[in-house]
Amino acid sequence: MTDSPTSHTFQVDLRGLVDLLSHHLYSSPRVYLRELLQNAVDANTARQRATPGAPATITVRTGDVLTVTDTGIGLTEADVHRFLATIGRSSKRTAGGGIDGAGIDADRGDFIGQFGIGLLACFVVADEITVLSRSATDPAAPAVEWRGHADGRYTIRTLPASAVPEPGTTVRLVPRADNAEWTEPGRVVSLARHYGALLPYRVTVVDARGETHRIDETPPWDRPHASPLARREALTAHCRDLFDFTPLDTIELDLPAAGLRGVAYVLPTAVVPGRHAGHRVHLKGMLLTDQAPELLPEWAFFVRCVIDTTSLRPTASREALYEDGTLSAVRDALGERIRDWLTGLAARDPALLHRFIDVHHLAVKALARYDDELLRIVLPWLPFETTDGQVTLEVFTRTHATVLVTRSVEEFRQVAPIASAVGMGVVNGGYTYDRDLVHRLPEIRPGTAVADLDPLTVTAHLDTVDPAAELRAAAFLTVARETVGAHDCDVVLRDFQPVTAPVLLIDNREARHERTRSGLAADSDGLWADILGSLRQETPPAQLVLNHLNPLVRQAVTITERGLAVTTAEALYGQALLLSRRPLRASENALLTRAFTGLLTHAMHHPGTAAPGFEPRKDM
Ligand SMILES: Nc1ncnc2c1ncn2[C@@H]1O[C@H](COP(=O)(O)OP(=O)(O)OP(=O)(O)O)[C@@H](O)[C@H]1O
Repeated sequence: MTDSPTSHTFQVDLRGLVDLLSHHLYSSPRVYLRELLQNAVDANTARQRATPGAPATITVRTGDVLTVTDTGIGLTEADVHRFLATIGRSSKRTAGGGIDGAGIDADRGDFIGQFGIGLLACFVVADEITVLSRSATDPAAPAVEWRGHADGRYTIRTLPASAVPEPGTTVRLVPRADNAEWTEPGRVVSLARHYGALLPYRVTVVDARGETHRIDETPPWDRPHASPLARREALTAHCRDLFDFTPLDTIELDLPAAGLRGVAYVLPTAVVPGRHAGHRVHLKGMLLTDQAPELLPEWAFFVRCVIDTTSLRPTASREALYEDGTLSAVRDALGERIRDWLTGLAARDPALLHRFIDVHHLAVKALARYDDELLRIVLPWLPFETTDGQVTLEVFTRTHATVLVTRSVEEFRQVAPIASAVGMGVVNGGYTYDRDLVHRLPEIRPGTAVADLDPLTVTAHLDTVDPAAELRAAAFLTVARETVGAHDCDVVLRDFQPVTAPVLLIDNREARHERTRSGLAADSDGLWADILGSLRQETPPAQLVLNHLNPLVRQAVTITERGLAVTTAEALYGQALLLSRRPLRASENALLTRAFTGLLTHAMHHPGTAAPGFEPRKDM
């Protein structure tokens, strides 16, 4: 026979819980003041609902003890047992999360609190909390005093109603020495401003000398202004105060369905994409966080927002936004609003759009990739690096029927001088977003042709040299092909502009990958070599193009001495590698050293020659 199970109740070690909150949930002890203000606001809200027009103030007094007094709904003795003495129980929701008939009788939507743990934050700065309260719902009920200790003990006593002349609640803390900095009067004023500046009730902090500091202020977007210009100036000044920058423009945000008001300030300087500005989010007036990147879509990194909303939910730490469907809908709607501002700017204030794009073209390019409408509007202003310099596609397509675009910055660097000399129009597609955007150009401007630039097509634009000159250079070219061929690179002789460019390395990413693969395969054995071998691709080798118009090359191709021809071919290849500005492989570094040493040695053995060994043959 087995004993019937006995029922027990979990015990909670309050010290452990406070430790958990202070070290793992909240980012700083300072949140104690936010929790006290929040409870006072909720209590005032509840009383306003019951008795519109009743007093609704919050007073914080600093000194050896800290008190927060509200004129809110108050608590009866039963409420105290039910809500204050039970961790995790809140009068602002029922067990099911809905409306609680007792205590504060209202739906959660009006209140900031919901979790029933906020008061515990006070134990981070004090060992004892006293709550003295008189209920507004039952004026005849005695006043009640609850005294809670950080070790979990609490006492309750009732006092005659006259001991607390008006309904409302005063919470009293005796600051603990180790965290006294957070309750010091100056700090309390700044914390109250930080969290409570937009609260909907009058909030004052009275310091030990009796001086009063008014905390609440009307949100800047709710203040009346004489004219739109005055409003804009006031918002600009607000941005300077709050974020310490003068915005390029201000975008007012208003989403009635989400109970959201606020402003997005356009940053006056470029930001690194991905480094998101922290937005300031107030929930029913109370500051939730000043670091909420998740409020806006990623592309909107050129604005910084401050908003107040009734609809978003906080996480339990109350320091971040809870990611849910509402947040994602709000994010989309705010993104839409910012996009509208940008598309409207072209018609409203082209000069400002110009300034904006100067600073934020990267952000606009990111956005325009997904937005035809925007791309069509901003395209005339978007700058690209091209063979005609830094110009817009609009200007570029006036002179180039076909827009060629490179895959990388380094490809552009290699071909740009030659391409522009032969009249080809090339856009550097190596920067983030640029290649994608250039390829979308025909959708927006039908009739424009866009193609990726294959470096090998550049050679087609280079003039072949006179057959007699080719013949005279044949001996040198044979040696050069053997030497440079060891690096999977062919050598050709062409005439091209500019004359000052002796060499051009025609190379592309696929060819380079193939060289890396074959290099690895040659150094490996067994399975790995088989795998690399099976990846072999038929890619054209790189090409070293020697410019026969260049005086140095003209002399070089006449070299007959084999040793010097090898060194010269390596030196020319080395120079082409350096001009391509791509990272060099170990074998290429070795080649450069060898060529340099070879030329130096030759120069020392032939002192007095301007260009070592480059004595033109008599028959040239
Ligand atoms: N100033 C006050 N006036 C009236 N009731 C209060 C006051 N402060 C606290 N209470 C009561 O104590 C309960 C617990 O407060 P606590 O701050 O721990 O949690 P909460 O505000 O309900 O939720 P959250 O953890 O989200 O802040 C409240 O739900 C409320 O009933």
